[in-house]
Amino acid sequence: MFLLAVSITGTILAVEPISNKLHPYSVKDAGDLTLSQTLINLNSSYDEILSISKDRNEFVSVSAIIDGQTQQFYVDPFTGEALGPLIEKAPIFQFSTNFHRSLFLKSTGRFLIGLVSFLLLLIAVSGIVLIAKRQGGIKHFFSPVVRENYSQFNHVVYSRFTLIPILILSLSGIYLSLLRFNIIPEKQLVHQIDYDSLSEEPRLAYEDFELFKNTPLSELKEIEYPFSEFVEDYYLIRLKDREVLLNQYTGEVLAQDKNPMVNTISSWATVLHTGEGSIIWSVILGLGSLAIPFLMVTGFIIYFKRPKSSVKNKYKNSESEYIILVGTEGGTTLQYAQEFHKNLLKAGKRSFLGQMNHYNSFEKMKHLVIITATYGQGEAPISANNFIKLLRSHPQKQSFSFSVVGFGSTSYPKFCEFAYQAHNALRDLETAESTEEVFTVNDKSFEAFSNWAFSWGSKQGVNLQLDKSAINLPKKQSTDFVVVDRLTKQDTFLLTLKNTNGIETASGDLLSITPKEDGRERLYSIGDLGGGTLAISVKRHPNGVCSNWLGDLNQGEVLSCGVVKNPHFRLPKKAKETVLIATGTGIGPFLGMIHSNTPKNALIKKGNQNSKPKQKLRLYWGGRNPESLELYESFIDKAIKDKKLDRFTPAYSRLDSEKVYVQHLIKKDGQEIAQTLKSGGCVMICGSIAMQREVTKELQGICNCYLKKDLSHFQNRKQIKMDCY
Ligand SMILES: Cc1cc2nc3c(=O)[nH]c(=O)nc-3n(C[C@H](O)[C@H](O)[C@H](O)COP(=O)(O)O)c2cc1C
Repeated sequence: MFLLAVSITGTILAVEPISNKLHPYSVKDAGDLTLSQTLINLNSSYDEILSISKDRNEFVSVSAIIDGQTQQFYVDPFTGEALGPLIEKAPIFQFSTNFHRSLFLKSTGRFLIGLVSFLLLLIAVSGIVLIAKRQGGIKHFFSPVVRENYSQFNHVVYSRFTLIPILILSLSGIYLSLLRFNIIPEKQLVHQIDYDSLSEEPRLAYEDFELFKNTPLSELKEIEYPFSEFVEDYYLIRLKDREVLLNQYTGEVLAQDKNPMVNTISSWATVLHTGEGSIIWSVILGLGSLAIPFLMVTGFIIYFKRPKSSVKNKYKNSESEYIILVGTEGGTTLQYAQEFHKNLLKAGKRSFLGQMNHYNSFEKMKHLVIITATYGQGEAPISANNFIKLLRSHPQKQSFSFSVVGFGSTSYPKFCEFAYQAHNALRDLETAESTEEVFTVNDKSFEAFSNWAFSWGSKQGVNLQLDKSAINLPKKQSTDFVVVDRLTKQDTFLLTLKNTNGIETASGDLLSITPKEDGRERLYSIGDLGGGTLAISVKRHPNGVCSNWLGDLNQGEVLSCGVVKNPHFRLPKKAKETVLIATGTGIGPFLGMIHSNTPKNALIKKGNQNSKPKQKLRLYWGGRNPESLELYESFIDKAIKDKKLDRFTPAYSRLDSEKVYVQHLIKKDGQEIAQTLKSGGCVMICGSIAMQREVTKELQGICNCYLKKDLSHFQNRKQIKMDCY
């Protein structure tokens, strides 16, 4: 509440220095005038000047007695012309200043404000650390943020730019609070003058005083004129770095002292905190203050939407046969693990669920199941960052088998990397025996995980049917689609659907289909063919519930499904060229992307100004043999004829004795692909995860060899996009 109040008043107060600075009292090049010239100009315009001041806006003002009255006003130091009265604080700024400093609670309020500044400092520092961690290191602090949802995305994006000003605001705020409570005491300069040796001789005109002659106006803060004509009264000159006292008749330096360090720091703290004198800094501070309420709201949303993470165990870890350890940061992986654990218990197994960081000696453990997400650039999530060390320091007495499930997203360069690390570390243990390869789950796919749980359970002799409703997954837009066409070749078919409710789709989005028969969701990549028509490419599996159901649909039948937005896998709008790499049905979204790659001239003819301009598209596609291509052949031929696709290169794995895979083609065309990346073009990959791994290996080699950069450099710039399964 206090932070909110302080940030709102802070935003209002950021306007004050801007509005002050916009007054027309600044005089060009005035800083270059010497003090002598300034005094001559002003003394000739006013009879009795008491002082001359220059503020942080570089406005010069004079305090003078005019017609028997003391008046203060801004002047032009070249001509002495009065420019206007001193700026008065507007009531809104006065109110905000008082509230901002003490909440109208006097000392208690001042203390609370100091405390809030300190808490804000902790929030800012921990925020910077968390972002650096989330982005995979301080080096990647400003790399693009992957969009998970509105609050998470915007919280990270806005805080990256505003945390530095917030940090400065909080530090300077703490400093100013300490000053107000005199914990840091500001020092007053006390000058010693030898009054006995004061003399009026040799007299010198003030404009010939060395200090006045050699000091530019830019260095001045204030000159106080001598109070009377007695020689004991002197000029007091406050400069940016020191104070000087001058004999008013001879110009002799009576005393001088440097400003104490603490006063200089205080002056800097005030400027940094208020923005006084700088429009740019005031705008930055204003945006920093304005960001605080926004970050508070999005922070709370993230916090409250966070899946619950408490774990209740029926059996102790020392008496459990099955140990399930979870590596999670956002909590979703834990929900999947909880559902898995619940089903094992239901099946009568002694199962224990805990965090990977709680790895220990488990006396009765026969089987260890690791279910872990990956964060940063392929690093461990918070609840698993000590796991690998713990593995070595807590050897198990008995031998055990283990399985590792990785949760991750193929939109990250190092897909499920930490799961592989955990798997390898376990494999190195003498007592541990791997029962299967790492199983990966892309984008929290319930379907993938429940399939794994089912087959894992079968091997253990238990029937595990996970319940999707137990997991809190983001809602999907649902709509009806009519089957327009179904083209089948061998075991693969292309299903064309027409959207009935005008729901928006884009090539690369996912169609979520849940057959009634088993209630499990499947996701298919959409190729958007325009006009509400889309295509999905599906392979029939001999016993596949969904693929066979879809493969038997007839023209005109209605299919109810959801659309999952997948914005990270869209054809880039600005790239001049893109390389598309797919295997098998992974070609689905590319069919839509190629379709939308309308040549520029055709657009102008149609008068359609909004469509994307043409870009150079090259497609690499891997299949078993030329027959596998038949399904897409006419589409590809037409796309090449219409100049929507520049080149098509197939790789057949079962044609000759020599097996050719897409990664071989990528390696062969390495130089050309490097050129595409160098010129800002993009590479998109869709298909199996095994293919993704091989292709990214080749791309890594290409980036190292031709571009002398790491693949992650291009991934961070969204020049490599992947959607594999
Ligand atoms: C900042 C951030 C970094 C991520 N880095 C990776 C990564 O390098 N590799 C990967 O496969 N998934 C990565 N992911 C995806 C997560 O592993 C995935 O969303 C997982 O399901 C999150 O599980 P949790 O909610 O249990 O933490 C990242 C997610 C975020 C938010």
